[in-house]
Amino acid sequence: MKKILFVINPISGDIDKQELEENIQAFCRRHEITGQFFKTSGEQDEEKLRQEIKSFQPETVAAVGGDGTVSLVAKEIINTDVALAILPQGSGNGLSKDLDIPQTFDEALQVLIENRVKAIDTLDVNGQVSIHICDMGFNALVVKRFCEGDTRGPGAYARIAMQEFIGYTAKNYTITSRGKTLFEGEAFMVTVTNAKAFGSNAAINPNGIINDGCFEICVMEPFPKMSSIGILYRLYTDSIDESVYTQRFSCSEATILNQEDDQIQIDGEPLESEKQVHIKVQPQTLKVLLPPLPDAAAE
Ligand SMILES: Nc1ncnc2c1ncn2[C@@H]1O[C@H](COP(=O)(O)OP(=O)(O)OP(=O)(O)O)[C@@H](O)[C@H]1O
Repeated sequence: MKKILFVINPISGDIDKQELEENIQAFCRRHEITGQFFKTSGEQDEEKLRQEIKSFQPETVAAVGGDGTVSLVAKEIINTDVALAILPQGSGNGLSKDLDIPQTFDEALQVLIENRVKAIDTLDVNGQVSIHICDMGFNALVVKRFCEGDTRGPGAYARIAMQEFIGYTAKNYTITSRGKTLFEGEAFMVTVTNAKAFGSNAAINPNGIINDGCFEICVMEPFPKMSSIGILYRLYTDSIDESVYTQRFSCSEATILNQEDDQIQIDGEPLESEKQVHIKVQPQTLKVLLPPLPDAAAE
């Protein structure tokens, strides 16, 4: 029998998971899956999950939560044959959207029995794993405030973003890659990703390919407040590259120098500020379970 470990974050997305657990148990019985639950506590989950995977030896670990839960799981199974599955239950669910994983619970469960596996690139950011988006500047500050607060969900995130936007001042960055300076100056935010969009669907890197051995650095330069509507429009219509305020660099390795008081976040988790951030792509290091290709049904 196939063994799947379900890693459930009880608080993600402000969603009660009790009923989901019952649905998962019924699904496992129907499909002859040996399912086991691991509930996150927010304290030392990495170590506890490592032990759980070691003793249970699952073929798949399913993250039932948001991007933070997906990231927690990914860190433990990167560079192994264990596959990651995502049952999106967070505020944003960024990686799952990028991978076209269904956002409804029942449809996402079906992916567990489709057996379509793809190896995706991950990023090493100062020794930490990033599987979706790492950024510095404005969004990282919003993520920090969001994590400090006690309200979750997309509404809370949007409210904090509006509050912080009013008084936000751009920071200085120097970006180099392979001995060449790519950018030097002020930026509103600097995003490092090989995915396409944030969990909010704002497409910061609309042409990103998740397994091409490269990542993109998207620099959003300071812009007049009155241009913010236009930038938002571009972010939600896959046309951010047409904005005069953005620049994009494709790299396999890069270093970003920033200000000491700047914020940095990786996959929705704020980190201690670091003045020098070194990023390196780790090609095809994470196996993920995906839904069938759209034309597979027609074959
Ligand atoms: N039982 C728990 N109690 C409190 N916090 C928890 C618990 N389990 C996990 N956490 C915290 O939840 C955060 C991760 O949440 P996650 O990213 O999965 O959901 P989200 O923030 O609602 O969604 P998204 O990342 O998609 O916006 C981590 O900071 C982790 O420490």
